[in-house]
Amino acid sequence: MAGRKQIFVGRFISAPGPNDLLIQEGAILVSSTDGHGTIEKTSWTAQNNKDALAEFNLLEGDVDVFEAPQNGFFFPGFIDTHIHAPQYPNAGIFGKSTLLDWLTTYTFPLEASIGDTGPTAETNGTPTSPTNSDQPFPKKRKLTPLSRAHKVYTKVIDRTLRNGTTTASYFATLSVPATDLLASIAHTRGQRAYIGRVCMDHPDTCPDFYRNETPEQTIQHATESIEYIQRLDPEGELVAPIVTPRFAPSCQAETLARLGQLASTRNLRVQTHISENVGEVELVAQLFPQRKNYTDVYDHAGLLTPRTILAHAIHLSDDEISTIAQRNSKISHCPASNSALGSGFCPVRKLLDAGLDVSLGTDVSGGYSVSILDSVRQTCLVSRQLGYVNGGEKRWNIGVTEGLWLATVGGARCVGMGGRLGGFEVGMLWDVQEVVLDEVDADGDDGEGDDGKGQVDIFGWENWEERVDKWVWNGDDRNVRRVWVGGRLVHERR
Ligand SMILES: Nc1nc2[nH]cnc2c(=O)[nH]1
Ligand SMILES: [Zn+2]
Repeated sequence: MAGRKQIFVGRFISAPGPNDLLIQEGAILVSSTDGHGTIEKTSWTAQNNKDALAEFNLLEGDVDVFEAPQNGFFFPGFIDTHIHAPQYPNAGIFGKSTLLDWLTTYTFPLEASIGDTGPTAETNGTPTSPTNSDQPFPKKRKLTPLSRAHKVYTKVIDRTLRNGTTTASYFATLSVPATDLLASIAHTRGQRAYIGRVCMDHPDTCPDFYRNETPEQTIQHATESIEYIQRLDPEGELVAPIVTPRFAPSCQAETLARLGQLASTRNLRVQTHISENVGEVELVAQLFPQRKNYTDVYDHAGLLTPRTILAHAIHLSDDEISTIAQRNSKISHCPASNSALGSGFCPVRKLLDAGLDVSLGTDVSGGYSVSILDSVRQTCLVSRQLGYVNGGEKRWNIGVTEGLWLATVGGARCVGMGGRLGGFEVGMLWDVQEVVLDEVDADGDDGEGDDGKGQVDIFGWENWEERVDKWVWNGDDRNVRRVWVGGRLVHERR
């Protein structure tokens, strides 16, 4: 609530370092005097509401008090550094495809149906997948492309929030009005969001029904959307635009260069894909023969900056990793998508050892799940497969704490919010989820005979490190009781 102070009392768990799971008990005072809901004070001695009021020198009527239950804790909100909002209806629909055929078969038709681009703007009937190609998007009443965007974007924001995602970096579609709508919905719902109007105009690689005609048109549409989003949130604290060339193969060289200039002159974030699939890497070599490698295509266009998020980064050479490290560009690791589309294993340990900032993305709908908690567990699993294929070396392993660190502190660094998101230090924004784990009672039932509480069963003898492990491996949105962004309550589980 803007202006009114809030006190949070209970257990606070965070992962400030890759091997550091910090478990604190006490109280936190959040002030919204700057309109942003930041942590003003912490007390690690307060044991209840009364102590907290006394510690912070406040009277009961002056503040709102939120208490986490004994079997719960506050945890920094998750940061999804790579998600495609318009692809959400296809989550789980990918058959046996791999990246390039998945794009043409499943993804471009769906994206073109969301917004005013492509033939569906008039006909309003693009199928979502080949299995239902004779049957338009199931619907009770005819939806216009923009009302379809409204339906999909409202749902994806609701789903991500209820899964504890307080910040998301979204790819939208080519459609400017639909992209603007995504920004407006995020702003209204109160999710921190970077919104990218997707740029693609290469006539040899993009379908006619879903591309811009010229670099001029691409830049004009990108600029219109950037300006709309900046009018919506002039400070760019909650919602901000992000320059989004889809990936090198979908853009003409001139377009990439002009998008690099646009990002530089307006000091904007950039997001794109890199080196996700072996066929894609070969395609880039064919399309850009004058460039050394995939990374060099972006570097030459001025798109590798400290504000750039590169998704996937699976098949990079050592030389490319070193260029990305020099440019201080960031990585979004999307393990669920990489496994679903058979793209490969991202060598996260190698990227971290090279000094890169790494974060997690769901990459919906290459990834089948909107949950970053799911990305944490997939990160752990994929790291073990990498250890196996590298002779059983344990150094590849990412554990639960490191996964949670990537999902919070890593995400914050990758979206340029390092030190402001991802923890419970004074000055940080209150972007937080309250997690509750159900305790099994003496009869082996859950507390109140309610089976809607998720599938993490706490027997009472586990320590808090073990409870966090159990949450990561079996938790879901049923364990997320409340979510705040910038001190504003944006989700409450009923
Ligand atoms: N995973 C994924 N990779 C891409 N490369 C280009 N576009 C996409 C996309 O939409 N998803
Ligand atoms: Zn993607």
